[in-house]
Amino acid sequence: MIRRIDLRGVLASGTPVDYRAAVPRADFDVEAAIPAVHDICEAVRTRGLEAILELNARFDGGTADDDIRVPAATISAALETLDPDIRAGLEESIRRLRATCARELEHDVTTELGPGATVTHRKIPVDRVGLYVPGGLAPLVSSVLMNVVPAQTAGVGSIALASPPQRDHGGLPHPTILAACALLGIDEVYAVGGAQAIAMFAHGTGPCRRVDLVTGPGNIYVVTAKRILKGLVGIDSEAGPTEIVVLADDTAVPAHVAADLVSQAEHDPLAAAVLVTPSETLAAAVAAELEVQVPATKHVERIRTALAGAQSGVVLVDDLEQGLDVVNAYGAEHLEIQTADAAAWAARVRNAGAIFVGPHAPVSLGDYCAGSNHVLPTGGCACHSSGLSVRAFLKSVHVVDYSREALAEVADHVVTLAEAEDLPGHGQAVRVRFADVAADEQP
Ligand SMILES: NC(=O)c1ccc[n+]([C@@H]2O[C@H](COP(=O)([O-])OP(=O)(O)OC[C@H]3O[C@@H](n4cnc5c(N)ncnc54)[C@H](O)[C@@H]3O)[C@@H](O)[C@H]2O)c1
Ligand SMILES: N[C@H](CO)Cc1c[nH]c[nH+]1
Repeated sequence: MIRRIDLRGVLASGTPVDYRAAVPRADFDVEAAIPAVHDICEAVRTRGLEAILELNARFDGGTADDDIRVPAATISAALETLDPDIRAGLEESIRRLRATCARELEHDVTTELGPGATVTHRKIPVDRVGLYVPGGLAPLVSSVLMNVVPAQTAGVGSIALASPPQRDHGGLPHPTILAACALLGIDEVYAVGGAQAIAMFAHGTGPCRRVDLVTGPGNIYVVTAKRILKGLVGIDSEAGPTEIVVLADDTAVPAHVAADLVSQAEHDPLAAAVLVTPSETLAAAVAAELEVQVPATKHVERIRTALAGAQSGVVLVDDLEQGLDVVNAYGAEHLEIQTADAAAWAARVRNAGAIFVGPHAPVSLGDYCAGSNHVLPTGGCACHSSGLSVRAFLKSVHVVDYSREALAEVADHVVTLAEAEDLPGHGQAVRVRFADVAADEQP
């Protein structure tokens, strides 16, 4: 069901090893999806609402109703009929997210560089955001919270949200998603999914005004649209098909490791589930556990496809040091450390979307209720991008405030550096401010 990649002994040869290539990603990657998604984005740009309605009908449960904005009354009605246990779970998740977000909110920083010379790093919330909530294979109500809570904490003034229309729900997003919107006071919701939702946000289409920033997870089409439209609109990260990597040794419980791999393979046939271990015993036990656990799952075909894909595998390494090099090269969305002294190994991880430390921190805790965010970079983007947080919804701007005396203090350096760059006009813009000063006293 899951292939083995044996990296033991490769270091002994002395040839440098490309660990990122040794553990490949899914066959259907963002590059391959670009032509199809480009056509979708162009259709939305040129034909607007008409194209969205066609795409909604082709890919999702969209109806001919051209009102893609969900009525406010429908959103509040969804909360009234929400199962109380689900509501309690959402409320606890919101409480934990708000607690971390409040602490992570960054404030303005002013540095005094001399008398009368200050630079302030000012944080300004993005004016308007478009949040994407997946709803193709599963209605990810938790992604409503993961998007909305940090945006609200940052102070974003205008929040729109989109999720695919569901055939079973009259062409509306899933009712639990609408209920979560109501719980958080979000009343601008669009029944639009996939790449067309991202294009709608970026261009401003039909009833939806263009946004400044799009955030949220999604499948390969959503991620590809974010890559294509980045620049026209801001994006958080490429948060695509889910990945889990478990770095484990003999102290790990095979049934737990297997369950965690299954939990993320369940998302998408393109999901990646990888175990990295120096233990032949654990590798065999986890493979055996998968044979037992997978047939008993609800989404057995999806899980089998994900586990059998080129993106999944059990990677055998010489020791945990080599394992650490492998996981740092891979830069997984989720990294679990199930080893002795897990916190010490976790402290040495440089590239991961989120790190789950020890036996009691499965990824699914973070998916729902840890207080961390589950919108995380995939495809190796964790090497340069971060998971969603309050910071993603804030822009920062340097505010430069110098008095005449403070400018005089540094003027000679500005003039010298401007001349070194053969840009004397830059220097003159400083000199001119001191034209009234006697020539021998000029800065
Ligand atoms: N990285 C993260 O932070 C994170 C978090 C949660 C979920 N995810 C991922 O989000 C994804 C959710 O995927 P999903 O499919 O369930 O929901 P989704 O809402 O992301 O995608 C559904 C949309 O895909 C589009 N689509 C489907 N087939 C298409 C095709 N052939 N051509 C063009 N467009 C097509 C449709 O427009 C549909 O609305 C999963 O891959 C999951 O792993 C990632
Ligand atoms: N595991 C997903 C992040 O890739 C988030 C999620 C939502 N619901 C369940 N899981």
